[in-house]
Amino acid sequence: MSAEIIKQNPFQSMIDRFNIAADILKLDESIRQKLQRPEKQIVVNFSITLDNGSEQNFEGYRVIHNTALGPSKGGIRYDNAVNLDEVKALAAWMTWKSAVTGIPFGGAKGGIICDPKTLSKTELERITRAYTKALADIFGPEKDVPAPDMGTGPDEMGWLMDEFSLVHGKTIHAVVTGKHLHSGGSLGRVEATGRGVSIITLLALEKLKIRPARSTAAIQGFGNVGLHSALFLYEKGVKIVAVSDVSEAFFNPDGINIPELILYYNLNNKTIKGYPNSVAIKHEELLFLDVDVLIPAAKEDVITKKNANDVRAKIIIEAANGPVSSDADEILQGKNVLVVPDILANAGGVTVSYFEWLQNSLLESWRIHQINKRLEDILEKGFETVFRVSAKYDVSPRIAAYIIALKKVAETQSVKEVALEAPKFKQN
Ligand SMILES: NC(=O)C1=CN([C@@H]2O[C@H](COP(=O)(O)OP(=O)(O)OC[C@H]3O[C@@H](n4cnc5c(N)ncnc54)[C@H](O)[C@@H]3O)[C@@H](O)[C@H]2O)C=CC1
Ligand SMILES: O=C(O)CCC(=O)C(=O)O
Repeated sequence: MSAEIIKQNPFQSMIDRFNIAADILKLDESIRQKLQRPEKQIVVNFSITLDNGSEQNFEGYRVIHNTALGPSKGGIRYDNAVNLDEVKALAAWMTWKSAVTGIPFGGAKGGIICDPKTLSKTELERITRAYTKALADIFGPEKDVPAPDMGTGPDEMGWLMDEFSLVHGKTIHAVVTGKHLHSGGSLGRVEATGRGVSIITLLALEKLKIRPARSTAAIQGFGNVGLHSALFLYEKGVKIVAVSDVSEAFFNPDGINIPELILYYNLNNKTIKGYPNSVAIKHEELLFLDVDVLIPAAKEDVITKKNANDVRAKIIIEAANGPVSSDADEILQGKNVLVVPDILANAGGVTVSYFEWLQNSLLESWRIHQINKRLEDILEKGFETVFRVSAKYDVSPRIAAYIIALKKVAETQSVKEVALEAPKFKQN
């Protein structure tokens, strides 16, 4: 059974929320225009030799949305559906995400149109190295720092670091995060996004006075983010009754044994297809289950105005970027669903990426309990701030998160612009 996702334009979803927050903040038109548009959009074309000896051309993107708060930061996606509008939206969300959590980075995102599942490891390495070479003037520890996203992981980040270092003639670890430990990666980065999602989920459950051990959850997507979210929530006693990946969705009202499922997934070429102890359901059914928490952890626009009315969960934790489109916001609000927005819910990844970048820059190596404690502190503070602002302005947590982020970025951007416009020396 395949899972078809009807795509809206994710960039439009970003703009819709941006405008609501900008109206509340009474943001000046020129700063609005500046913050809506990316600072830079780069399209690269390159070819590599495939394992069968033929040449194939690939198109890749890097969009730098904003650098007011620091070097731009954001993952690289390998997927056949990657397109410039999607990368623009993802880059902007990175700006808002870092601003909400107080991470001193701007926002960027990259992508290559390809299907990583049909490419060999050596082909993926050649693609990553060619893309890095094409963007060697853009990336840099103080300029633009990539990381993993859908379809990429520590292998790709290691190749990127190595290629960038070759181009520049010295080892530069801090150019990218999400690397393997032996390439200068950080403890805790692989599982950081899922750990963050679990921290935020527990805070949301507490807000609704639901005990974790009495709660149920359904998780869409069983990749890096979905798998780790499932594992950490399972460990806290949450009953995970449904999971899906691109190949299959299934349901078990008694709760799925997540460690056993992970074992199955690892032995079955990283898919959950065919897992025995459950009942297969249609992909979309997972979104409409009567659970306490729904965690979309796959892609954008899975909940739109077409299906939002069918959602029965009390809480949606946006583990993916942009899983709820803007046209579904009002419907979910009307149904009293608590939606914790992506720019807070999945910020665990960029937070530990920031720790990795710091460790690389300071030539330090932090312990895991230090990393997890700092991550928890940052996310708890982010959560409290978002809910405080939500109450203050009587807006949804999403709009509150945008208000916090826009205010911070707009103020910094304005200060920088005033400095640029200031008369320099009077010429005699
Ligand atoms: N990797 C990271 O650190 C971060 C990722 N994210 C976001 O989380 C989401 C997932 O990313 P990753 O887990 O890294 O990607 P991944 O490539 O590791 O996993 C994606 C998962 O989604 C599944 N999937 C794809 N289409 C599906 C569909 N139609 N129905 C059900 N499952 C489907 C895939 O089979 C796979 O299990 C993306 O939106 C990404 O931007 C956000 C923050 C950080
Ligand atoms: O770890 C990072 O720097 C960014 C991760 C990412 O792409 C995201 O949060 O969407």
